[in-house]
Amino acid sequence: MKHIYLNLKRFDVPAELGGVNRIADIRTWGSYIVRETQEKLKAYAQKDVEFAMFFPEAHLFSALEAKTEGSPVQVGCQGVFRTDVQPGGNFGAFTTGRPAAAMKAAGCEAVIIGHCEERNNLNGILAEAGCKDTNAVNRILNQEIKCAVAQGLKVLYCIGERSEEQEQWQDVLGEQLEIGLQDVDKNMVAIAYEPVWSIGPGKTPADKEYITKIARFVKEKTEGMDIVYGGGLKQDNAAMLASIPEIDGGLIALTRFQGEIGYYPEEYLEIISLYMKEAGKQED
Ligand SMILES: O=C[C@H](O)COP(=O)(O)O
Repeated sequence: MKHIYLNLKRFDVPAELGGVNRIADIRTWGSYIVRETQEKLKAYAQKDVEFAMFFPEAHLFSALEAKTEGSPVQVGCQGVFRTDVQPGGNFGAFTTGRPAAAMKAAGCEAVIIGHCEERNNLNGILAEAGCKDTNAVNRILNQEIKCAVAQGLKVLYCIGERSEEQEQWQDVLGEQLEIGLQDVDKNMVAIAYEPVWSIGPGKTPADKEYITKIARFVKEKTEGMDIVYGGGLKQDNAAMLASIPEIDGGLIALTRFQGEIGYYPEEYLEIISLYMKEAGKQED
């Protein structure tokens, strides 16, 4: 089965404030994203592919309310706190935190954990505190994954090496996998590989050979866990990614990289169509 994830980052911010949202009023943006995609996504058999969308917290309820009967859209959130509300334990004293229990109660089915933007944030906080332990972030993410899984949320766990880590990619990815997934039920988790060095304008995208090498490494290290490309999946690379047997899907974020950059539902659907068409050919 293929997995197509959508990370909506903070694509809700209007263009006049510096964001990329030109498609809907911020108050109805979550429902717009779901309404504009769910009927077309029904064209794909649910046994062949699943679709999860990770929304900023403010948009979860409107996204969930927009789901219709039989909608293939799984609504997810963008991270959970590293500790949780517990019966007889902490009752919810987590100001600014996003406990997994709250996300479960809201109706979320999935969560993205360890995205490079989350890793950057955690690294920044640890650097302010003078922490030089490179695995501290992996340990925090492991706590978050455990909280999510304990609440029954499916996890997309992101890993990836930065440019200064490229020569040690095996050590870096190996530790991210080993520590991040320690004592975790792997049936609830898929891996997203983000080559951080190749993401962003002016960067050289990772090629098929490189992505295949990493996917094989991840499968070997994790006894065959599903891995998607998180670098991300876009029109330019959809057919190439679908032609790699070890890659089980992709993580889409921006759909347009030039002009009025941003996320546009019709372009998201086009990326999926390109990917699934090629994936279908591979199976024939
Ligand atoms: O979440 C996905 C990755 O950060 C890639 O994002 P992007 O395709 O918008 O550059």
